[in-house]
Amino acid sequence: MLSSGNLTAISSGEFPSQRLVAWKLFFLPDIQMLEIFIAIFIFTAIRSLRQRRKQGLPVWPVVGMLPSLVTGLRSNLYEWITEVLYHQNGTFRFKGPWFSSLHCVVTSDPRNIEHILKTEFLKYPKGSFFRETVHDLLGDGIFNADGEIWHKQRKTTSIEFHSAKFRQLTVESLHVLVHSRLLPIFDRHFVEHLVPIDLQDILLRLTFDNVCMIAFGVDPGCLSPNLPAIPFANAFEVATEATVLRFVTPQFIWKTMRYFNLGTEKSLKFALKEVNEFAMNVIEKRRREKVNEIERSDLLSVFMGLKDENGEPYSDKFLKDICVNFILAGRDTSSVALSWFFWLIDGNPEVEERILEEICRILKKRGEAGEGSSAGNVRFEVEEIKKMEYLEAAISEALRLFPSVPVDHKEVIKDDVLPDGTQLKKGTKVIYAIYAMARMEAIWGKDCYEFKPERWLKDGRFMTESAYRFTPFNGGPRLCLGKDFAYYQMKYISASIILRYRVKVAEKHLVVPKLALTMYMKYGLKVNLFKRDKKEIEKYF
Ligand code: HEM
Repeated sequence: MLSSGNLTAISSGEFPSQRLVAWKLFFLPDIQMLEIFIAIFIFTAIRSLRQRRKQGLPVWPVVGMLPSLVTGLRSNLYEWITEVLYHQNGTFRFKGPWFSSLHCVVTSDPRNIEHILKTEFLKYPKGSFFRETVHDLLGDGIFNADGEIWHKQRKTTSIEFHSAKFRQLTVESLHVLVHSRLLPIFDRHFVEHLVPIDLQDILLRLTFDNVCMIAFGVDPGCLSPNLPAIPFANAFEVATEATVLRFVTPQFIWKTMRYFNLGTEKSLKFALKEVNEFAMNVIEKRRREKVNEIERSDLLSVFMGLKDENGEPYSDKFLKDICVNFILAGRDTSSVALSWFFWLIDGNPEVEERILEEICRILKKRGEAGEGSSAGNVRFEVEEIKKMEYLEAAISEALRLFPSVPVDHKEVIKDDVLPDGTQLKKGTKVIYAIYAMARMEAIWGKDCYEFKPERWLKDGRFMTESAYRFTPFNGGPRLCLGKDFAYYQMKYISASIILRYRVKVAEKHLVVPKLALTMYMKYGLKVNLFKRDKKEIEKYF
């Protein structure tokens, strides 16, 4: 034992042999500890890196695969997922920190996706993790509901969306939005030689006005000539971004941040106030109209006429959730899809030429009525839009490469085995990586990274694909309810633009995806518009 007396003697140099003993007693344990620590560190590092070969990513003690995820988040998360899936033959198990709820299985295998979305649909609801994560934004709306609440919303919406009245509303609203708003704004931009225009912003305005018109019977007028500031739109983007961050943050962290009103949770709270206010105004306006006996037949009015399981009319909170979900469904999906489409078209002028040629060939058939050669007056008919099959192929190809919903989520409620042999314990979260699917040679062949509308055509006719290989619209009982409308809308808007303008992405404009629920371009899409020369069109007549 060392007493304080010994220590004094050693430090004063009186007992050299004892000095050696003391040195050993004091420093050797430290050195041994250091050696042991280094040995453990090397062992863990080697073990973690070895697991990389087996599991796709190194698994570190305590934090699991989190360090790799952070690297992915810093660059392009979707590319990062693609890379890992590619090396793991389409499925990998992500191990989050032991104290978190980030563990999940990620897959891009079409067999697994069919199993989850269709064959074993009832075993794979959205689940409690998803519901809790997005509940502040989406409440009990259709995107976030399971079971009876989902089923009732789906049935009501499906009946409404398949009605003749709805179809008429979609056709009429698009005529107005494109010809009285979009094209005049483009013309003004062209005539006045303004700075490049943000096409993504314009398209978001258009689809927002459009979904409000068809779903709630209101026209917010976001796509007006002066392009007014839209507090709702900013708030909606902040809200979806902050919500998506929750998916990659350990639950107890974001919940603590929410409780103390900190960081992104604070922004989310502010943003939700704005978003909810907008939806509540729409509902209140509709209630006032009802009092004044103004009859409406849009989706919101249909829901307002229904009763809940207690026989009571739906609460304002639930109607608000329905509105917010439809805004997300209708605004953010087709607009971002079209933005990626125009970006791809700019890099592939031969595709643009073929689209233009197809539009002109269809217009030529107008015969005597032929306003065909004067692009300025052309308003497409429903049948003409249907005939644009090459355009449909090009839009599908853009959606394949840049799906508006790049990843989606399910939770298994009973132990299960996926068709590729992956074992799932009850409660496991399953992510299906739609963006990554487009980049799998096993699904789309060696040219999977190329933008090739031709892959959708057989003998010049558009061929649909299985929803489990081409999953941007989901599949099975939860297939997107707006798919037909979205195609009509995207074809109508893009054909109307391409017939009149060449859309060129502004020089040096950086195009990268943003981390949000839908795949926005992070810096928008700055473009210059060039009005087509009459000769460019006449050569096809
Ligand atoms: C390019 C355009 C679109 C794409 C890529 C798209 C994609 C999707 C996807 C991936 C889902 C499944 C979401 C999930 O369950 O997590 C979905 C569902 C849905 N979509 Fe779309 N969508 C588009 C346009 C629209 C439009 C314009 C509307 C309506 C105006 C719409 C209405 C819906 C509805 C109501 C659902 C919920 C279906 C359900 O859960 O039963 N979508 N869509």
